[in-house]
Amino acid sequence: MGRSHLSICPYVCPFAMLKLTTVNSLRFRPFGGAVRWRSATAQPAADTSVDPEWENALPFEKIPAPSLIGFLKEFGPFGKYKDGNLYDINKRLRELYGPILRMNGSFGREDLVMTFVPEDFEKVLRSEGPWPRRTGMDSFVYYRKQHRPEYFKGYGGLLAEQGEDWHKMRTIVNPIMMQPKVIRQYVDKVDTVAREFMAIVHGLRDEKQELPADFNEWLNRWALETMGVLVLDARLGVLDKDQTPEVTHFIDLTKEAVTLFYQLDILPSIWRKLKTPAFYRLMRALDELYHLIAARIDEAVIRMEKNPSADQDTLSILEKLLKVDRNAAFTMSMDSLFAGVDTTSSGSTGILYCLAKNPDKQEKLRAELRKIMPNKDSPLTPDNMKNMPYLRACIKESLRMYPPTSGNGRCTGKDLVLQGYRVPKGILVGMGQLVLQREEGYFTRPSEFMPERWLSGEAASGCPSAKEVHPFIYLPFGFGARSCIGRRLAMMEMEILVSRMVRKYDIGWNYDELKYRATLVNIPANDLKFQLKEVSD
Ligand code: HEM
Repeated sequence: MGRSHLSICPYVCPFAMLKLTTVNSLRFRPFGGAVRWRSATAQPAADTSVDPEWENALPFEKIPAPSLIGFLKEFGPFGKYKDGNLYDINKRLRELYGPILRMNGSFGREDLVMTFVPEDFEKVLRSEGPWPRRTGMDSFVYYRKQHRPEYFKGYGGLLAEQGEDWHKMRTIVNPIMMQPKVIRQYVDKVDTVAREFMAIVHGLRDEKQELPADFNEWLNRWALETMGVLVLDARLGVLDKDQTPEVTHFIDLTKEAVTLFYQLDILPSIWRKLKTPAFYRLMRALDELYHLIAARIDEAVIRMEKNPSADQDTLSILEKLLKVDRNAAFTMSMDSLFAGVDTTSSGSTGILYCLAKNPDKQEKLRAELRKIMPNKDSPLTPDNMKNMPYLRACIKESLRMYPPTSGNGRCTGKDLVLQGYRVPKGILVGMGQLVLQREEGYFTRPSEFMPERWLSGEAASGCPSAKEVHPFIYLPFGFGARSCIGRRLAMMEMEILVSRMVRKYDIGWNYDELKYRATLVNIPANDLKFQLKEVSD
C-alpha cells in the first residue's frame, strides 16, 4: 500500500472515528492481576464467508486517492477550504474524488477509506462482528498503554480499547449506564443542575436580552457539571461564579487535552515517529487530569465507605462501577468526561438554534411542555418526562441537521467489496453521513427543520417521513454493540435542559446562520448570542 501521500482524517470525531494506531502489539493485563481473562473468554466465531464480489473486484490501491499536491491545493494553508468545516470538506472531497476515496496513511497512521454510499455503511456495519473495531485516538491509547500503564492497570477504556478487552469493559458498563432504570434515577439530580444553570443564564442576558458571545463556554460548563453528577457523584463547581483555582485549572486542562488530541490525532502530525512539543504537552495535561479525577474518585470511595448505600438498586453509576473494580470506575469516569461534555453541549446548541430559527415549532413544543410543566419551574420527573414526543422529535431532527459528531467509522470485520473495490479486513472506513443527512435524495426537504418527520400518524401531519430514509444514514449515536454508551444519559440531559429553556423563554436568533467548525467534535463557530425573552405564563 502506498504511503507517500498526505494523510488527514477529513471526517473526524473523537469517538465516532478516532482514526489511528493499531495496538495489537501492546500486551497488557486487563485487571492488573496475574490472571488474563483473554485466556478464559472464547473468541467469538468470526464471519469467514467470502464476499461474492471479491474475485472480480478492483484492487484496494485503485480506489481514488488525493495526491499531496491536490490535497494541499484545496485544503492546505492557502487552499480555498483551509477554514472549511467538515461538512464543506466532505462535500468537496466527494466532488473531487467521487463516492469512495482513500486517504493514505503516513507517519504511522492507518489508511482510511471514506465512502458516501449508504449501502456501504450498511455493509461495513453489518459485518463488524461481535467485537467491532473503531480505531483512532492513538495519543489516548499511547497515554494509557505505554506512557502510564501503571495508572490504568490494563483498562484501556471503551474509547480506546479493541477486541476482547473492549468487550469485557462494555459488558461491565452496559447494564450500569444503559439501563432506563438507572437513567431515571438521575432525572432529579440532572434537573437540579439545569435549574441552577437557568438562574445563571437569566443573569447573563444583556439589555437586548441576548446571551453573551461566550455562551458556548457556559453550555460546556453545564455539560461538565452534569457529567460530574452522573459519573463522579460530585458537584465539580464549574458553574460557580467564584471558581477555585483548582476548578479553573480543571476546565483549562480538559480544553487543552481536547485541542491537543485534535492536533495530534486528526491533523497530520509526526508524533508517532518523533515526539513533538504538543505530544509532551498532552501527556502532561493527561497526567494532571488523571490526578484531579483520581482525587474525586478517592473522595467518592471514602464517602461511600462512610455511608454505604443500603439499597443495592439505587446505587449510583460510580458506586456500581466501584463494586466491580476501582480501575473500571476510574477509566469509565474519565472517558465520560472526554466523550460526554462537548458532544452534549454541541447537541444542545443545535437544538436551541433550530428552535430559535423556527418559532412555530418552538411554540408547538412549548404547548407540549406546558402540559407537563404547568409553571415555568415545575419539576421534571421520570414519569412526566415519558410524555414528550414532540421534544424527542425536535432533538432527533436537530441531531440530523447539526450532529455533534461527523459520521461513523468502523474497521472492516472481513474482506469486503465496496463500490467494486476490494477493502481488506481491518481497514478503517469513514462514513459520510454528515453530508447525506442534509441532502435531497436522502431526506426530503433536508434544509427544513421538520420534527414531524420523526413522528407517525396524525402527528406527522402530511410531512415526509424519516422512516422512508435508508436506515444507515442517520446514526447520531452510532450503531450496534459499539454505539454510544452515554446516549440515554445524553438524551436525558438534553431533554431536561431544552425543556427548561423553552418553557421559560421565547428563544430567538438575530445573526448569521449557525456554522460548526472542525475539532474532535463539531462545535459552533459563531457567537451563541441567543435572545431570550421570558414568556409570560
Ligand atoms: C449528544 C451527545 C452524544 C453524541 C452525539 C455521541 C455520539 C457518539 C458516537 C457517534 C459514538 C460512536 C459510536 C459507534 O462507533 O458506533 C459514541 C461513542 C461513545 N460515547 Fe457518545 N455521544 C454523546 C454523548 C455521550 C455521553 C454523555 C457519554 C458519557 C456519559 C458518551 C460516551 C461515549 C463512549 C464511552 C463511547 C465509546 C463507546 C464504545 O466504543 O463502546 N457519549 N458517542
